Amino acid sequence: MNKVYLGLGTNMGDRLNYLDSACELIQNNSKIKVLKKSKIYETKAWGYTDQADFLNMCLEIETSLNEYDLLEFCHEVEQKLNRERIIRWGPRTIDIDILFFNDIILKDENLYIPHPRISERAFVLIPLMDLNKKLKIKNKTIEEYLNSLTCEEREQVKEYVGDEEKFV
Ligand SMILES: Nc1ncnc2c1ncn2[C@@H]1O[C@H](COP(=O)(O)OP(=O)(O)OP(=O)(O)O)[C@@H](O)[C@H]1O
Ligand SMILES: Nc1nc2c(c(=O)[nH]1)N=C(CO)CN2
Repeated sequence: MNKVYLGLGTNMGDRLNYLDSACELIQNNSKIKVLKKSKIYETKAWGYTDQADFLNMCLEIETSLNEYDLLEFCHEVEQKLNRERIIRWGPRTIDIDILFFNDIILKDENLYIPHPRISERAFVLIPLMDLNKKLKIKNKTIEEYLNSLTCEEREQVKEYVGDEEKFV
């Protein structure tokens, strides 16, 4: 069995419903077992900033799928949830990234593992910390990467508690 961490993000329509639907589709795959879910965070858009706030979360899963079949399955879920690829880093109903896959390092044209932008993204590092603080990229823990981000970057990620917001 492969131990995998997935990152989920959404900033269009009924965001909570898109996260729930994505989790349900992932859980319903007989080759995947969801071991843990992070909390949900409301996050300021990163990269392309002129767009609505996101909801982000991460999942720890176990799967018999290999990394390429898992990527294909993630794309199927995105398609089912009406994901369109228009602007790079632009608005989306759902985005599913493979963050870690066991401890493999893969630099393929279509698949980069660990996901190449984890260390810069508080919206990924903070939910990953809910799941496993010991995860490492190039000998540095995700906690160390998070500590090297600015306060401003970390403050752009708040625990989502419905209509109210709570600082993490
Ligand atoms: N670890 C990975 N997880 C998911 N997709 C990946 C990964 N590595 C490479 N890709 C490739 O990236 C392509 C573009 O993905 P996508 O449109 O979701 O990018 P994005 O979410 O806009 O940007 P980012 O990759 O910075 O999160 C996918 O078709 C996939 O082949
Ligand atoms: N806050 C936040 N910003 C983003 C996100 C995301 O999921 N959350 N996804 C992006 C493309 O992968 C680009 N920017």
